[in-house]
Amino acid sequence: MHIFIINPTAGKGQGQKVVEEFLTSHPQLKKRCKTFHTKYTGHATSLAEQIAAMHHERVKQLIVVGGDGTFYEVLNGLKDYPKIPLAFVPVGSGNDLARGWKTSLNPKRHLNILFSRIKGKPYWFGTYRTDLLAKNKLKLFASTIGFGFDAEITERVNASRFKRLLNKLHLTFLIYVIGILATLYTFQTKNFEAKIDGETYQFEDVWLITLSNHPYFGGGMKIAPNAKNNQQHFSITVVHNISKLKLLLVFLSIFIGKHTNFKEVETFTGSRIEINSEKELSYQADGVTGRCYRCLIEKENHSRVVKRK
Ligand SMILES: Nc1ncnc2c1ncn2[C@@H]1O[C@H](COP(=O)(O)OP(=O)(O)OP(=O)(O)O)[C@@H](O)[C@H]1O
Repeated sequence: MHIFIINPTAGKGQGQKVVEEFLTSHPQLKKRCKTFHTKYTGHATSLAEQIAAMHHERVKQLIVVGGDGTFYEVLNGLKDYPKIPLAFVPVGSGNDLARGWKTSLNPKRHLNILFSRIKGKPYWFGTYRTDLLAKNKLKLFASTIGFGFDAEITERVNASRFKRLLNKLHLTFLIYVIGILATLYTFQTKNFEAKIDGETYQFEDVWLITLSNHPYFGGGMKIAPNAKNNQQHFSITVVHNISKLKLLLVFLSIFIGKHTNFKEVETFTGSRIEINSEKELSYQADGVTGRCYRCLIEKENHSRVVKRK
């Protein structure tokens, strides 16, 4: 059985139509496919949990039709079901995961590929637990987890009343530009400690620290240009001790992956990273935001099968 979980509100709201048209033009597949639609934030997690509990042995692929946030929700519903093959049809506004997986950003074309020639490949997801408290459950992420500036931009963009309107007008980039400029004005840097594979670093005046499973974040910015998904490590980017004006230059150069030439940008690799801060930090995991003082980030201890090139 092929399962679709569709977020009808992601991006320009085209997910449902894309799947309906695909199944209408492939009537032979209809009997083997089941579609589910999300109705509210967090619904994709409970849907995925229920589907996996009832049908995990029969699921050939679980296809997420939405944005990175929907994929994150589904992934977290499948925590206990690592054997279910995952696929992603990008209809969101950022679509960084699709870029990282080298998936076609054309949803119709990608659907055809998913049902014909594409095979499953192993992918190593990340895990994180905030404040290291038992009540804060371990969560999974597919693309990046970031602390600081990027997380505050994401909070602002997600809260914006104009996000859907600008998506529909093909002006998604504008909401990010507004988000960057507004956050640049209000942001306060923080000091924190990062333990990377047992080695302790003290970072001062930090704008952001981002851990990546693939190069992209923020809707196509190459934050970790050399990142390759593997079992051994995340690619880590730290931006600190930099003036606001220069930070703007760094941000522009992220689009072409040249920011790592700035001396204020440090890069590391590591598989077990602990972040500690005296002040509360904003974080974003695949665009889903939260606040914490501490966070432990590790690779999941097994790979999962994802259908990508
Ligand atoms: N029926 C619904 N109504 C309102 N919100 C929903 C509904 N279903 C899901 N959501 C929420 O929509 C939010 C946005 O989804 P998602 O992140 O997939 O799309 P996006 O923001 O357009 O894309 P991207 O993350 O790639 O930029 C998620 O937080 C999700 O929980």
